[in-house]
Amino acid sequence: MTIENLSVNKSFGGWQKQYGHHSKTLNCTMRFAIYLPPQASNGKKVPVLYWLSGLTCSDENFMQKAGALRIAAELGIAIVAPDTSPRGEGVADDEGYDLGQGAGFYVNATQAPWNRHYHMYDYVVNELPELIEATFPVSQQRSISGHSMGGHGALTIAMLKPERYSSMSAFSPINNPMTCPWGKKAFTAYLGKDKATWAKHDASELMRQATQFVPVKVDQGLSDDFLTEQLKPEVLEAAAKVSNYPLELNLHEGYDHSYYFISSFIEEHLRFHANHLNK
Ligand SMILES: N[C@@H](CCC(=O)N[C@@H](CS)C(=O)NCC(=O)O)C(=O)O
Repeated sequence: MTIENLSVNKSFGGWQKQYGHHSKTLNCTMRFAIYLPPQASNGKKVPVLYWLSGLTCSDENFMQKAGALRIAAELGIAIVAPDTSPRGEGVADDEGYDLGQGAGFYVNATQAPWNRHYHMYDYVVNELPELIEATFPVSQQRSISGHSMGGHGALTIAMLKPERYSSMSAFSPINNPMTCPWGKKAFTAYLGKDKATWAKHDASELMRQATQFVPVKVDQGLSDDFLTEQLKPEVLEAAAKVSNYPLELNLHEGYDHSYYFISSFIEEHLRFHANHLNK
């Protein structure tokens, strides 16, 4: 397992780094970012929050714009931000910003041409944590969070693998991809036409049927341009009522879909995850 260090920046007493590595799962070279808090320099293993970004993002958006590192340094949490899809010249792509590179949707594609590289579910659940835990001073305590497409990824991954995550959270997640334009386009391309397969990657479907609960917090801005057509938090809320899932859903007047919203509430999410990671 060789990985290449691409950048290093000291921040709040810890280290923000980018690495490149060959991913067996995705069959291409991938980049990820990791923030190691000061506590990780003292020979202590720190817990990890995985952050999954939204459409058009790379490993950089969250680290540069969310304002998370000061709080991660205080709480002693590492943050890992993978890219949002496989990348490279030989990797299938689409002209739209919502399919192909930058839009992996955290599923394992079964349909050509996407099935050669687009296995972001396996990458995030298996290969990346194995690499992180073998390389850095981190424990096997994991939480997961994300934004928009990455919010969908965080909620679905934690509900599919509840034993692997202490807590999950999301900003402006795509709550019901089976019924919204972004989700229908991506799921048709990556997973084919079978709606039963789609349902296995739909946060609302998973929440409705859940019997095992992961602590969860979701925040949504009410001036988000994507709210009604793409995000549908009311569907997740209704699903939680069916299974009695203890969903904390916070709706915020005036906030939009951007990192200005995320940076306003990221501290609450990090403290929420820290409480569950340190149990
Ligand atoms: N309409 C936008 C959709 C993309 C978008 O809003 N992306 C969000 C995630 S869904 C984001 O985080 N963008 C990058 C950023 O703000 O740094 C576009 O055409 O690019």
